[in-house]
Amino acid sequence: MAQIHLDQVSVDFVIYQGSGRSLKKTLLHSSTSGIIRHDAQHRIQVQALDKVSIQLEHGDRLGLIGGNGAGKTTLLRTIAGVYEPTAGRIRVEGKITPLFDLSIGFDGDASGYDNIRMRAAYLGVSREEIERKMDDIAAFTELGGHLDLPVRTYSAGMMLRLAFGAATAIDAEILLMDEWIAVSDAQFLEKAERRAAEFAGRASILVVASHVESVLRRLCNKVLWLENGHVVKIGPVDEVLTEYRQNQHLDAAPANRDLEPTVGKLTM
Ligand SMILES: Nc1ncnc2c1ncn2[C@@H]1O[C@H](COP(=O)(O)OP(=O)(O)OP(=O)(O)O)[C@@H](O)[C@H]1O
Repeated sequence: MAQIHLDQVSVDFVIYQGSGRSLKKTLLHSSTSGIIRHDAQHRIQVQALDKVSIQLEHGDRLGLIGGNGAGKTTLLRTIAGVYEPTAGRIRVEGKITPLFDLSIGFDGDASGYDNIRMRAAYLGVSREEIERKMDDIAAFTELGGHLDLPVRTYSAGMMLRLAFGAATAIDAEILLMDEWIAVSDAQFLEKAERRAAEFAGRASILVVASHVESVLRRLCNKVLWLENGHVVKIGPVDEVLTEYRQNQHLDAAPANRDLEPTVGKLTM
């Protein structure tokens, strides 16, 4: 059974830039982002997560909310193993599919088809299984003949279609999704949103960061509110969102935001 246990997890970033003083000034003006202090060597240190404890089991669908710089992405990346906790303990059981930083690991010289195969192999999917799913992935991406071309020739939107189609074709045990961003046309966004919801529904555990209330209500059964890297509240969706709204943090989620899918942040 998939499980995620975080016990008093903190993550600090040390800033090595020479222009530390002005950077510190900039950061200090932010109301919600991580706590800034100096370490023993007088370097600037940002505490992105501050003693975060979470226990997630099969069936948990956790939404992450909090202002800009509150620590949502850092928490997702820590669960994914991208960042090591500076303090505390983390235990994750189950295969993780991160639906963010989607294009990391793509080989620019390989074709779209070959990149799908490589992504599948990385996620432990057999060659036969991915070949069976290839038509479905190709149809979803709508990239046609471009799938035979090196991905370095793709636009950002094309890369997103490829990455998203490949990632969601393979069932996830633990699915991690970051902010919903619009980098493609409306028709694709609608399709991607449906696919993301189906994909999330099949996962054992979902953790999704979003500023959009309708997304959190549709996908989650509990919400964790972070500010300055620490947990303000965790609990049922309605309860936490109502309190969060009273603090006027949440997007009003107008009708047209309902179509914004989690499609990851492209980092090519
Ligand atoms: N690689 C890094 N180096 C230094 N500081 C970082 C790094 N990544 C994040 N931080 C800092 O950690 C804090 C939390 O950032 P994080 O990206 O996790 O916030 P977030 O809640 O995802 O924000 P947003 O909603 O704006 O995406 C911020 O103060 C940010 O400046």
